[in-house]
Amino acid sequence: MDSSASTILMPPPLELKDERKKGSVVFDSSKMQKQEKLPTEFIWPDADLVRAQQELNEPLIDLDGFFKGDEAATAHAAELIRMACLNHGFFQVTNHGVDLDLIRAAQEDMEAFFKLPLSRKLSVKKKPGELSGYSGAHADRYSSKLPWKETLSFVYCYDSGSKPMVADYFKTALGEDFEQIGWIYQKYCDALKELSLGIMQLLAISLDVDSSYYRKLFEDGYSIMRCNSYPPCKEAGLVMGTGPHCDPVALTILHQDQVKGLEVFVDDKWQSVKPRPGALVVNIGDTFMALSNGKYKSCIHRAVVNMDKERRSLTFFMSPKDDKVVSPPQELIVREGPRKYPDFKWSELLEFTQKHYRPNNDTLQSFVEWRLSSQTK
Ligand SMILES: C=C1C[C@]23C[C@H]1CC[C@H]2[C@]1(C)CCC[C@@](C)(C(=O)O)[C@H]1[C@@H]3C(=O)O
Ligand SMILES: O=C(O)CCC(=O)C(=O)O
Ligand SMILES: [Fe+2]
Repeated sequence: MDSSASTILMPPPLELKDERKKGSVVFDSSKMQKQEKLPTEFIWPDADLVRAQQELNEPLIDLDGFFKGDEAATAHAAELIRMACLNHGFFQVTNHGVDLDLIRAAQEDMEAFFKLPLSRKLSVKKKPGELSGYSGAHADRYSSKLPWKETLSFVYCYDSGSKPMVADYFKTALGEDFEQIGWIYQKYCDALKELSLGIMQLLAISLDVDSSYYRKLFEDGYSIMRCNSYPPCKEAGLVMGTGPHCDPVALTILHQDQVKGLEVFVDDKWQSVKPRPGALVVNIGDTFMALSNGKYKSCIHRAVVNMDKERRSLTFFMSPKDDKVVSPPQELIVREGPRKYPDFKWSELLEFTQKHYRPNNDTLQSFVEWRLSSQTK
């Protein structure tokens, strides 16, 4: 895996060396598919374009017994999670407590937004430094290797109590005609909060540490919720929906439609994650890798696009509150040896990914080195 090709330490805000300028491309999904010539900004290096040849053998974990307090079922679920996280950090869950009709509505309701005219989508364009809003191929952030996707992101705070911040975002940003859809995503985030906190308990049990340690760390955390739309592309073999990366967050809970596209880099080859109706895909990210003192792996993954079919996914990116110190439980350090990563705040890593560094497969290590070099200046 040629990581150098995808490691871009964002230059300080000097004149860009690259003749292409950020923001010179407008990703109009309704027109892009009909375009004769693929803009070069969307073409990825050959090293990133190797196709997947097999399916990932991640566990499908039934959470019914865990949620009912069954000790044997909980231990079994934790063991499956442990095996997956020692290897690639991906697993799928069923009987996850998220209503299947709600998942279906959240998946289908993306259509109402992504089919809007570009001008309407740009009316909620994500501003630099903000987490909420619309992005077309991140064309205002990057000048090459642009992802072939549109995204709508919004924030969900775990301790927002009765304040329906997601419903409020949709109504305020998109107006009355999106009020009902806003409530679907509000309820979806409410449900995924409970699931994500339950998974934090299972992760603690799987690491044989205090079962409440991680749950407590995230009880006042937040999620970046993101709707992803990957239009079909005639040159699907030259573009990337989402390029190779590890998620910088602690945990990602993803729902994908039945169009394959999510792939994980395991045993030196790309392996596709099988879409399973009603199941949710879970993967740990860089922040949890640090919280496990490097015992569990945050794994490189990507999303490829399809020549004929549009692909949509919902990604719920779980993070601790900005000022929370990311530090593994002491009992893990005592048992498993020296610290692999220094303490850091999630806000520091987030800012690194938003202002200085394009997330890839080496984000956490690059962040640690960058922070060290900034401290020694
Ligand atoms: C903290 C985050 C940054 C990204 C969204 C969340 C978790 C995943 C990150 C991302 C998807 C990794 C691939 C690159 C990225 C730029 C993207 O394709 O969207 C990343 C997100 C982002 O920086 O907006
Ligand atoms: O859309 C997908 O299947 C994966 C997207 C992803 O990995 C991400 O947004 O971090
Ligand atoms: Fe990801």
